[in-house]
Amino acid sequence: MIEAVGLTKRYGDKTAVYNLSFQVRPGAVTGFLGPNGSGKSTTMRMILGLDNPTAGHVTIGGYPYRMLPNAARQVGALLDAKAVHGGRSARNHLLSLAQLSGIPARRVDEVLGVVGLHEVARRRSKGFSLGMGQRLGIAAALLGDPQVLLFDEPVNGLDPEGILWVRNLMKSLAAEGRTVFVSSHLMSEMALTADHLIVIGRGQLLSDMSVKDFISANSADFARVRTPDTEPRQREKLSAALTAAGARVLPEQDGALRVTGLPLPRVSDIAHEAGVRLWELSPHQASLEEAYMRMTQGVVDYRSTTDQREGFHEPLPLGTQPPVPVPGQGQPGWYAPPPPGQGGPHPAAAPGVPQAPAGPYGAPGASGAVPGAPVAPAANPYARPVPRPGREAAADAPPAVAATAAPAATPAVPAGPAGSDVTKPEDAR
Ligand SMILES: Nc1ncnc2c1ncn2[C@@H]1O[C@H](COP(=O)(O)OP(=O)(O)OP(=O)(O)O)[C@@H](O)[C@H]1O
Repeated sequence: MIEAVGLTKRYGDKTAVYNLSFQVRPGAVTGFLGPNGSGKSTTMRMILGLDNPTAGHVTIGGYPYRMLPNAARQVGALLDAKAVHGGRSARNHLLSLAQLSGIPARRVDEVLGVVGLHEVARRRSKGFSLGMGQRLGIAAALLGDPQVLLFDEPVNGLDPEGILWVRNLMKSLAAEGRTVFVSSHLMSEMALTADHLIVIGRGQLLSDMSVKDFISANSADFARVRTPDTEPRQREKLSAALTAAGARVLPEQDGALRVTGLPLPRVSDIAHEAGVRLWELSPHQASLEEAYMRMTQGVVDYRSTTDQREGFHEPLPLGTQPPVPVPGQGQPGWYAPPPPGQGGPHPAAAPGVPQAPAGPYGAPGASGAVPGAPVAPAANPYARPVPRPGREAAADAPPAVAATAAPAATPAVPAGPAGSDVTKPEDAR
């Protein structure tokens, strides 16, 4: 078990983590969520003894990481997949970690197989793709067959098969009774992988509960109702009737209505009484993503603004309102650049190319494409008919992972390789 008590970290006048207390229990996958810059990596570094807390403490199995007997056999971590010596082959990288920790060399080949890198084991890791690097980092974390595993964004850069593999791996590690602590920004993935969530915002604890409880505590169920697209008046009529009955009605992007405050049968009755035909009436349960957005909306530090394409628009005539974007139709009034190989005028002006409806400034309404217009399928130069056996092996392998080989050795293989800068606090790099 990982236990943090009053954990605080300041970098100068920046408080990265403040008074954080939580427990990460064995036998479950615990997701660690929070917006960019909320302190997840800092917390993980403190758990692994790579950063010293300014106040508070954190222990693994009752010990601070640096006091753990046999740390490499007890804790494995992936913090930064790029923290490898690029000139070394994947196998040599893992071998050096294994030697430092007294782990037998045959375990290296085993984990290379588990993560699906055995075919490229002798290639220098500096030529690895992002996903291959992640796999190598996961192999390093598994090397000591540890009871406690920390993964910072493990699916970053992985293809869908790799993501599925990581999901199954996390679950099987937890099912074996291990403590699995994993950070991710992919909410849909976390919803499928994690049992429990710890959510932080601006370095402070926002939530510590099961995924199920988190969703129901941070979301409101609603009904989606859609009237015939061809009859906008019906939509207005229904909206008015529902509002009069006490519902809260909001427009959805696709033209449907989002109705809260009334049960589904009541929505149906009101539509019937108002003489409005329905094309859809469906219950909607909030997703983890929606619940997460709702909980963290007040603690997001980095929020994007709309790209106005300043300087690319024709000037708006005096007194004219800017056009409202229509979902799926691009930015109104925006002159999209021609596709590669087609210089000159806008492609929509080319003979034979169907015209999009004119925008308010005489420009095409969308970026040259007419919604619904068929697009000629292009030949895929990367299509490969035969699946790579290595990948398949990786996908099949996970459940066996940590149950195998228990080398009788010592020290740990935490974040990165010897000499890598990941073993230093960030402010010392
Ligand atoms: N070594 C450092 N020196 C100064 N500030 C730091 C240092 N390390 C982290 N910070 C700051 O602490 C805050 C938390 O950073 P951290 O990397 O822990 O966030 P995070 O939740 O992991 O973010 P992300 O999701 O983007 O990876 C940020 O404001 C960051 O700039």
